[in-house]
Amino acid sequence: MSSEEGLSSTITDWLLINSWWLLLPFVMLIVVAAFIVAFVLLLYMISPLISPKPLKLNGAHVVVTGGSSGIGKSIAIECYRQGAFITLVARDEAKLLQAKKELEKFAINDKQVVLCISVDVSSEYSQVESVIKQAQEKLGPVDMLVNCAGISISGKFDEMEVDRFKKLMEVNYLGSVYPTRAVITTMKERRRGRIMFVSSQAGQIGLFGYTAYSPSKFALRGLAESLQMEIKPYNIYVTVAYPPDTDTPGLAEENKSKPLETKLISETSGVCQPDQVAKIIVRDAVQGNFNSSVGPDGYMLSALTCGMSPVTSITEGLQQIVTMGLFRTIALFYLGSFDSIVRRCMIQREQAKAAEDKTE
Ligand SMILES: NC(=O)C1=CN([C@@H]2O[C@H](COP(=O)(O)OP(=O)(O)OC[C@H]3O[C@@H](n4cnc5c(N)ncnc54)[C@H](OP(=O)(O)O)[C@@H]3O)[C@@H](O)[C@H]2O)C=CC1
Ligand SMILES: CCCCCCCCCCCCCCCC(=O)[C@@H](N)CO
Repeated sequence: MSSEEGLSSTITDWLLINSWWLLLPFVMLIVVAAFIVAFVLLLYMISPLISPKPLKLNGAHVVVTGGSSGIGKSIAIECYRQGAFITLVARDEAKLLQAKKELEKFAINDKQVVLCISVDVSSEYSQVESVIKQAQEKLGPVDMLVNCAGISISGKFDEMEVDRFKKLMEVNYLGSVYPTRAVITTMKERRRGRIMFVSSQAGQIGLFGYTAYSPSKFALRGLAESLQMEIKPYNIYVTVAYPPDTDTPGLAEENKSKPLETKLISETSGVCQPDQVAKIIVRDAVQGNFNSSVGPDGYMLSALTCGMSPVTSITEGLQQIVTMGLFRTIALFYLGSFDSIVRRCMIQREQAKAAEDKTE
């Protein structure tokens, strides 16, 4: 070993033994910085998970479009039972009055009022605006708006009348935009409110027969997500509900012309009762949950399709993180079974047609 080498190794040894003291402030700085960054990141992650304060329905003014029948009527009844003042909005006046009578049986005090207003929510914005004005003059500012007016038409893409695509977007999508637009300014001023959109499981998954219906329900999700980001600082919360097939006059009407494939695929999720669906939807809207789903299939679909939608509770966020991969695996089996339903129906139809041609 030369004397030079000996010197340099002595310096290294000395550094190794003694100079970590010099590094200590830097190490501490890095540790503190890491803690601060982790804390800020945690705050960012937690902040969208903080649940809003529940809305008190007792004495609140709830406007329900499509409130004269089916799910809308059940939602109105559920709110009325909890002490709300209700405005029912739909086109047919006789049906509205009938629904009002049904609601009034559930009054919990003698101050409660049910107001009926007839309007087509999809035709003219100015009409919808004046209806909401009328309702606010009589029952005060709207605390909760339930956009439930909607129609369903199913059929194969190439067999559907072309104007049906426009009709469904008008009623299901614009028919939710207009009432929302009409209530939002007052809600922002009051820094209080709930907006609900009634989409459908067919607004989370596109299915055979729903080429016109599904897009009108998917559209509501895009509207809801964008709107929620705008109005959250005003303490207004948006809920999107995704019910499965529900036993209503609307479903009975739809079933008259529903393709067999659509029926078989929809049966996967079963048929719910409107009261049961309404209870869940109202609970979620009151709590300010962005997502509202019904049944185990509904739960899986919502976790699976959560995308970049807002989260309103820590448990919901954690469940999504943990279940996503598992549910996707299950979903692949569902998709396989839907494909096989479609193939089977096609073969059966072709066989029936061939038999028919033979007999002719
Ligand atoms: N039933 C089901 O299986 C499911 C339904 N949904 C959705 O739930 C909502 C309600 O469905 P459901 O209860 O079955 O339907 P119903 O047909 O039983 O009721 C629909 C309601 O909407 C009103 N309405 C329809 N069109 C208009 C319009 N242009 N302007 C104002 N009001 C209108 C109807 O009154 P009027 O005709 O007098 O105007 C009625 O009050 C719909 O949006 C539907 O897509 C979602 C998932 C499943
Ligand atoms: C892990 C993944 C689970 C996947 C489950 C998939 C289940 C699909 C069933 C879709 C049913 C669609 C009902 C539409 C109801 C409707 O809107 C009309 N009836 C309106 O009248």
